[in-house]
This record gives sequence, structure tokens and C-alpha cells, in this order.
Amino acid sequence: MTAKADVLDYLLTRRSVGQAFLKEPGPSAEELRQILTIGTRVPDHGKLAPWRLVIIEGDDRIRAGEKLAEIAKRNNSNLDEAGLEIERRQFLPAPLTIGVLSAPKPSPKIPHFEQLISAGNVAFNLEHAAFALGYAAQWVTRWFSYDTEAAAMLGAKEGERFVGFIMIGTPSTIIEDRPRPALEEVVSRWQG
Ligand SMILES: Cc1cc2nc3c(=O)[nH]c(=O)nc-3n(C[C@H](O)[C@H](O)[C@H](O)COP(=O)(O)O)c2cc1C
Repeated sequence: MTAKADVLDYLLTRRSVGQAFLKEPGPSAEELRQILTIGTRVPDHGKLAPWRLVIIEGDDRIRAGEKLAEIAKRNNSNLDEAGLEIERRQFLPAPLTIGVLSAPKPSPKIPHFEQLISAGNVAFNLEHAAFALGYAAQWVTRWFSYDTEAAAMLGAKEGERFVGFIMIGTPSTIIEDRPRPALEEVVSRWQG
């Protein structure tokens, strides 16, 4: 077997970079297309493409944040200015966010559970693509993946749900790795 050393090195060392540490520049239009192409090249039982992607970049980040703040205020009238500002900045400073929706298709054969897993694969593959191009990324869900009104405002249609938002940008710092689970704790051999 011919080892692909650079791919192995990447897979052994990749780690997320928090959104607060993602700065400009973000991917170019051509790079974005490549990220989307790689992101949607995932295992997909039945070839249903049971996912959709929503791009939030440029000034749309500010408009989406303002709308989130409005919804957050309606949900919680006690929310103060500092809290509102956090909501307005939900898609900043990362230059690019890609929302990943699970969009299950009717199928007599493929359970929605499997279609949901495929959407999770899209999310992580978007991260891999971003890192491969020299950017960094973080997968977040936050409250707005679960709030029906916020999710709809961000692009979820009936029957769809966000599996997360992949925030992408140039890393502004080097992030220490976090402890990883000991293999002995999560792997066992089938013993019959
Ligand atoms: C489905 C999902 C949702 C997540 N949502 C958030 C989130 O809302 N906020 C957050 O700080 N991290 C969230 N994370 C965790 C980060 O994306 C990431 O897993 C963590 O920073 C560790 O990263 P690494 O193991 O890739 O280095 C989420 C992870 C997953 C898989």
C-alpha cells in the first residue's frame, strides 16, 4: 500500500479553530466552489442527495445576525444590549459560513436516520476541504439550529433541519490540540 504522507499527517493533526479566531481572507469564489464540490462528495445511500447548503458571506453575515438578534429578543424580552450584540455577531468574524441542512427525501428503502448521517458527512467534508485549501474551520450548531423560526429565517424549509454551520476563514492563532479519547475506551473487539 502506498501511504499518502501529507493526507495522513493532515488527518492525524487536524483540529478545529474556533470561530472567534477565523479572520479574512476567506475562500475565493473558485475555492468556495471547490469546497462545495468536495463537501457534497460523501457517502449517500440510494444517491438521494438528502442535504442542502446555504452560504452566508459578506454583508449577508451582518443582515443574518440582525435578524437573529430580532428573533432572540422576541424569545427573551430581558435580553440586554450585550446579549443582542452577541447575536448580531453570530456570523462574524469568520468570512464564510456554510449552513448544512438535512433534507430527507421520501424513500421506501433508505431510513431518514441514514439520510441524516449523510448530511453530517457533508458538514465534516466541508471542513476537510477548507483545511486542505489552507483555511481553518469550526462546526457549530448554537441555538439557531434548533429554534424553528431562526432556522427558517436561515433557510430551513418544511421537513429540513440544520445539522450545523461550518464557519471558515484564515486562522489568526495556533490552537493547541485537545485531549482525544483513548482508543481502549472506545474500541473493543467483538467477542461473540
Ligand atoms: C454537531 C456538532 C455541533 C457542534 N456545535 C458547536 C457549537 O455550537 N459551539 C461550539 O463551540 N462547538 C460546537 N461543536 C464542537 C466543534 O465543532 C468541535 O468539534 C470542537 O471545537 C473540537 O474540535 P476538533 O475535535 O475538530 O478539534 C459542535 C460539534 C458538532 C459535531
